[in-house]
Amino acid sequence: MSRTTPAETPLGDAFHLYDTTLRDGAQGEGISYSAADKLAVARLLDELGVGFIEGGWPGALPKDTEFFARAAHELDLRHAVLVAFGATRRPDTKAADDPQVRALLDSGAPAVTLVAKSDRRHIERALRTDVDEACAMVSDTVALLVAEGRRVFLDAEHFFDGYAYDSDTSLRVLTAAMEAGADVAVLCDTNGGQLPLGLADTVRDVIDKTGFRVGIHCQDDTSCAVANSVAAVQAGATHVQCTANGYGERAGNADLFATIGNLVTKLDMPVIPQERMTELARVSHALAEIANIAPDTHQAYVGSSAFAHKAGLHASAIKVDPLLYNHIDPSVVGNDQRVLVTEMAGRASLELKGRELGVDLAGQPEVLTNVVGKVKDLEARGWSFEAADASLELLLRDELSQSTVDHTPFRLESYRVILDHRLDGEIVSEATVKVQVAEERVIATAEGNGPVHALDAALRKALRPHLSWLDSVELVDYKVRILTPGARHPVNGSDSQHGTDAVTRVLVVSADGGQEWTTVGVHGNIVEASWLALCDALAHKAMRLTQPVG
Ligand SMILES: CC(=O)SCCNC(=O)CCNC(=O)[C@H](O)C(C)(C)COP(=O)(O)OP(=O)(O)OC[C@H]1O[C@@H](n2cnc3c(N)ncnc32)[C@H](O)[C@@H]1OP(=O)(O)O
Ligand SMILES: CC(=O)C(=O)O
Repeated sequence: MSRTTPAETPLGDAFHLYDTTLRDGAQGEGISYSAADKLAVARLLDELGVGFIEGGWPGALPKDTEFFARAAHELDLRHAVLVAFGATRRPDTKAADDPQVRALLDSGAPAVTLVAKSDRRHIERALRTDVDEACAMVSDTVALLVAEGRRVFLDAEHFFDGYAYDSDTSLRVLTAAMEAGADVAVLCDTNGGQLPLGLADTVRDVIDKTGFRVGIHCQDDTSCAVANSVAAVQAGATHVQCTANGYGERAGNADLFATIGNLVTKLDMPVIPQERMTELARVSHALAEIANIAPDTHQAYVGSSAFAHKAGLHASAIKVDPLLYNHIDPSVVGNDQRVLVTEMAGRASLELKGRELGVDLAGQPEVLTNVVGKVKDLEARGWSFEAADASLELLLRDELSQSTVDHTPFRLESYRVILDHRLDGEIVSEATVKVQVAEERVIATAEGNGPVHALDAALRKALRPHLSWLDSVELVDYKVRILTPGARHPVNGSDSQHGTDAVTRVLVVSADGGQEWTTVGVHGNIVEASWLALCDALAHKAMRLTQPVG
């Protein structure tokens, strides 16, 4: 049996950072880990320095049984202790005879978390037994596991609701566990209905009355799971259960990354090794990838928008000192500050964006004023530069005249797109472009599975003999947004009130192996909007060849 205390974590056994991504996180809608996924998640959490990793419920879920069997050979945990989760024996049975209790022992996990009802209403109505038997179920099971050398934690389900209804019963359940040898009485806000101040009062009350080591497990139904967990720690809890990115049943659980961020940077509690803090953002994204859930860009501490500043007033202060508008230095948690240039930008925003792009705009007040004005005007007409840094950079460099005479490596004479709906039902698009490139007039025609595809193919055909780099540029994403009626029409300035009049915004993401860049095009016609975004994409590549990032 391996060790039961975390190794190489700064607070040792005095404070437990306990992760339940693989059990409660897996209860989140849309998440289904394979045993191999679970091993990968456990490795990442261990590298981060988490103290305990709850791997699942062996005996209840075959994948979890397989995970523990494979973990014995394939997991070499450096920091963490592996924990098996399960219920106590059923009413009126013997713990030693309960197959699910046996499965917990057979899992080989050195620690076990037992879930037990601690609300009298649940004991009587869901378990259909009385409080004496509920306590016996807890104490028998804990005693058996402890006798078999396991470290035991008790997850007291519905503790806060139960304590408010009948505190004696809830305390009797905790006492049954702790007197039988459990290590931590984990108070669970199972329905997630608590708010921080009331929850902290209860935690304090339980510690005062019992002297037990207390832990906390919070669901996020009031959107307070992290706040509740932190409040519990401030009230004396020394074991906190979380899940990666807050995955979990219903609205989820306390997010591990925000909880670590708060404990380390606000309460000065080194719950993971100091040097692992800069891994928070990376590990959060890697765990999202394994869960097959898009990362939440607005997630505190680790989201890509967590330190993204859009408002001009923010940028003007950040220019003086980034900490004036950031609650911490983003690099502490492995994140980055970003400045977004949009209609809300001021000159300071653009100056900071210039720094990101390697352009020093400090002595260029006129350029700043002009480009900010253009961005505001274009955004009022449906453009959006927030995600289209490449188009913004072209606008900026045009104003600076730092580029070649024209970024666009060709000049358009005309293009034409035909959509052919044939009798057999097949739809084929054909595009012809006429361009001037390298002093030559070129006409090219190509087919595609849609008008934009055909146009892109025809343009590439025309340019390929003249632009050696062209084939390295791929279109990796194409997003279309029909702007809601009411947006001003970009061409005639009128309000577009009808679907067919709507303004179309196209974002194109291009890549050339080493880099990705996003460009934008806006027009009443979707093909023209796409054309504008495609032209910017090639112009940006051509510009980069002469103006590498500073
Ligand atoms: C608060 C939480 O999130 S705890 C984690 C919950 N996680 C899960 O439920 C996921 C895994 N669960 C499962 O695979 C299944 O529910 C199993 C294998 C555990 C049980 O399946 P079944 O035997 O078919 O029972 P079912 O799910 O219908 O009902 C649960 C039973 O456990 C009993 N039970 C509930 N909580 C406890 C507890 N803390 N201790 C002991 N028994 C309990 C219920 O009273 C019910 O008993 P009954 O069958 O006599 O009515
Ligand atoms: C144990 C648990 O997951 C809960 O009470 O919510």
